[in-house]
Amino acid sequence: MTEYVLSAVGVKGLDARLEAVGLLDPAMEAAGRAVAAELLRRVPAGARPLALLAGPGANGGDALVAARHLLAVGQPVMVLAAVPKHELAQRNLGRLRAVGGKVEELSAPAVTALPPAAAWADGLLGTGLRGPLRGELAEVVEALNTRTAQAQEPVLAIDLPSGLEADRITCPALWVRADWTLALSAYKPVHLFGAAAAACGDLSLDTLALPLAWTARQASAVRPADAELGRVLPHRRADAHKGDAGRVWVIGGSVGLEGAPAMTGVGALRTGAGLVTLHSVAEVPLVTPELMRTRHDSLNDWLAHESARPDALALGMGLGAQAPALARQVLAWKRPSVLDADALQPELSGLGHAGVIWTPHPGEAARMLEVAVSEVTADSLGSAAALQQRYGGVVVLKGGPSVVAWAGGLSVSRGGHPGMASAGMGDTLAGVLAALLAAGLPTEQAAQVGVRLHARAGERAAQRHGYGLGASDVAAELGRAWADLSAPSG
Ligand SMILES: NC(=O)C1=CN([C@@H]2O[C@H](COP(=O)(O)OP(=O)(O)OC[C@H]3O[C@@H](n4cnc5c(N)ncnc54)[C@H](O)[C@@H]3O)[C@@H](O)[C@H]2O)[C@H](O)CC1
Repeated sequence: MTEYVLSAVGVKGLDARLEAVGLLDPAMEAAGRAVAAELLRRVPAGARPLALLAGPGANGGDALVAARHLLAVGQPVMVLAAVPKHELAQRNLGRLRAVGGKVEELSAPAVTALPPAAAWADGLLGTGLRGPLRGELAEVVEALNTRTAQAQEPVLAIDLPSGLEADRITCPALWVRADWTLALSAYKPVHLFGAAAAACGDLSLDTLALPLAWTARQASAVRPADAELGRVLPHRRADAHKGDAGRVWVIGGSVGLEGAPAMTGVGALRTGAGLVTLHSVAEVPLVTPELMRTRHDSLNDWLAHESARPDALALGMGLGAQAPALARQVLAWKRPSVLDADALQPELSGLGHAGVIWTPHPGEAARMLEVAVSEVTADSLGSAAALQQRYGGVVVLKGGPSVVAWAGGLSVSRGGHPGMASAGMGDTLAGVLAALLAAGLPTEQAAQVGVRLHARAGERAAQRHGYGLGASDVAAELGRAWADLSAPSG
């Protein structure tokens, strides 16, 4: 199923719409039921009770509903709750008491004094948190962290660990050290990016049975499912010949950086391109004999006189200082193009046409936007959108996860593996994207499915090779990744 990414403002908009039609109460009921089910799934049934902490807002309301659902199945609970400020938290405190649930006042000493717990649910603060934790809730979180670390009691964060902010990807001084997080209705940036994503621990999502179109309307980005992406992959006809499968040119390499275009070429071949030619001033190594190599004394002269055109091209990998000038020439051809590495320069701003994919990593994105790298990584969605507006075409902002930006929206890629942070990985991706463009995929689809294909190949390569992954290991898995996306298991 397609998943969505919501900002804190997006959650507010969604909640307002739910409230207007009387669906906020059922949404909190669904949230609490999902929290109860998640605790029962994660914690082996035993004699110890589960401890639930309820803050003053709707996040606390979720914890109170969860406690009621746990009691309903005979699971003992211990509940500490703040005085509710949210009307539905108030209502659910009453409902819990009405079914015999015992609730004590929330305080740091009460957290420390509670008998041993099988696990904790952190419903202190969710998307309503603003700024660093203040007052008594800060003391409660300190007490909880100390206690759960000493007693080795696991913690499930409801929606997000209290102390983290929904839209912030960095961790403040104090937040709930969660083992697991159950995101509600949709992911937030905190769940997906940076140190905050790691602080969420093992992540799951419950969409609360909300109308998907309502969530989609408030979303800042989509997170497409493999099945959805797999549907756009091209199919080769039984009588296809190599010319039908796409002619890709790779323009890159320079002395000392001869390998980069070769890796792009392999990425394109393994993604089904029929004919791949590497054009370089350097002696590109013969990594596989299926790749054609043409050495030029001057790429500039060659491009100026060349009348043939490929179905798609990738330019920039290891190309050096001449890359922007060469990029200008090929951009004027209006052919489907992937611009990577040395071609990612501010002087090309505004030159992207509908067939272009720009593929910066955060360092290159910072150069293109003329900002610090930390500004790019602090807001990958905003940075990808800004790049798209400034450069045109489609942008793939690479990272864990990668973000794809096009004129109509943003998407966040699933999966991948940390071992993919190694040299040559981006070169291979450029080849994957060029092959998909050469096969005729619309640019934004090629970008989204190509990024996921590459990430899936990385996951498979990690299973086979372990932690240290080379770009060639990933390229070798592209065919199997393709099969996975064409027939996903879930
Ligand atoms: N559509 C959905 O996803 C639904 C999610 N639900 C849950 O609702 C919360 C968000 O609830 P909200 O009431 O807006 O906010 P919080 O519970 O996070 O807390 C508000 C509360 O916090 C106080 N506060 C704010 N900043 C601080 C701070 N720095 N230090 C201390 N206290 C702070 C503020 O004063 C308020 O009192 C979402 O996360 C989900 O868990 C719904 O249940 C269903 C729909």
